[in-house]
Amino acid sequence: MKIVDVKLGMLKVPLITPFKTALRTVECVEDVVVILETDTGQLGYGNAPATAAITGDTHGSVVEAIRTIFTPLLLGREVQHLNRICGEVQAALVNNYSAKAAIEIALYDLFAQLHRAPLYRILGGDGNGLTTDITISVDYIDKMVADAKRAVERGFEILKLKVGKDIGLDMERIKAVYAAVEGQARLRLDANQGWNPKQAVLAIKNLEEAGVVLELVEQPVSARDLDGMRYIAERVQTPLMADESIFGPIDAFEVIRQRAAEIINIKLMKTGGISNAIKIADIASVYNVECMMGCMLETSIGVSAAAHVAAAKPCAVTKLDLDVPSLCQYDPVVGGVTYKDADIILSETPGLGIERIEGLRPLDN
Ligand SMILES: C[C@H](N)C(=O)N[C@@H](CCC(=O)O)C(=O)O
Ligand SMILES: [Mg+2]
Repeated sequence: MKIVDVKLGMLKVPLITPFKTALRTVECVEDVVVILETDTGQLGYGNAPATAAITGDTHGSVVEAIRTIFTPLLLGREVQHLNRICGEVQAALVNNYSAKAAIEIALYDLFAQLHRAPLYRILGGDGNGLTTDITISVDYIDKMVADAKRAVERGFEILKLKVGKDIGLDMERIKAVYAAVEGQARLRLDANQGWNPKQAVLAIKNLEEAGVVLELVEQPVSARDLDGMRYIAERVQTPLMADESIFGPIDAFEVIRQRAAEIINIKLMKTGGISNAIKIADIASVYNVECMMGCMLETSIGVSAAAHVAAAKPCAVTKLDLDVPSLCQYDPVVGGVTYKDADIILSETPGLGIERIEGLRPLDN
């Protein structure tokens, strides 16, 4: 099975309610979509969102990297040489993790199709019991409480509250949502780097003393401030999770070595795709560290890929934040993962199981 064409398109999906974090506000999901075509007529799908505030990647940088660097590297290559090609993709340029992720997702999709099995089985997974949380955007207290209650009504038992805008107000937000859903849902916090270390210690201790039970606090301080992360981790009971602090395997190793967090959030758009995501999960397993499989605000192409990888690493990946399809008004990706409330059901069709994409706007090559 040889790659004979690389096609690009844009896919935009409106959200049910704006997605608001300490870093950005967005009204819709918009991805660059890559389609790898083979001489056997098979298609491999990959995607890349523009999460410039986190990865530095824009739609323009993704398209340019794929057109000028990856397309010449891929044309004529045999899909069975997956690991060699992924190694070359990672080495071909620095950074540009979302573009690399798009290419790797499409390559793994094709590789699993070549072997006529769903991706998670090719990676050694069993696909049992995938359950995601859902994100509650940072907002007015009443709106967050209403969104949290609606999420519980929809069947979600884990809520990830976005905070990090104003720590005083954040405390009120967290306490109000906790009171509204206590006994019905567990809470995770994600400050998206919005606090400083001393503030974070005071805030988390205050919540602990007030009896607000939190499953974890994600990326309370600046991505580069591993000293700050460790300062917090040493002073609070609630587990910390590193998100923006960890892109690749070396970052994961460093966070573990410095004891800067107890949990790692793996996202394909930070790792540059599936090969490094697997390495991080394996490093975490070696050190007995738990991982979450997360995602950016991206279409269900990447979310499907992340779900397949999570299913393949059940001992390392114990938590999922793969909620974007539940945040969107509809899913234009036919096939791939399906959702039943918080439960994720993987497709048994070979590869990612994507049949077609509706509303894809082709980009001229
Ligand atoms: C979408 C997911 N629940 C999430 O919150 N992901 C990121 C932010 C993604 C983005 O800004 O696109 C996170 O910080 O965990
Ligand atoms: Mg996060």
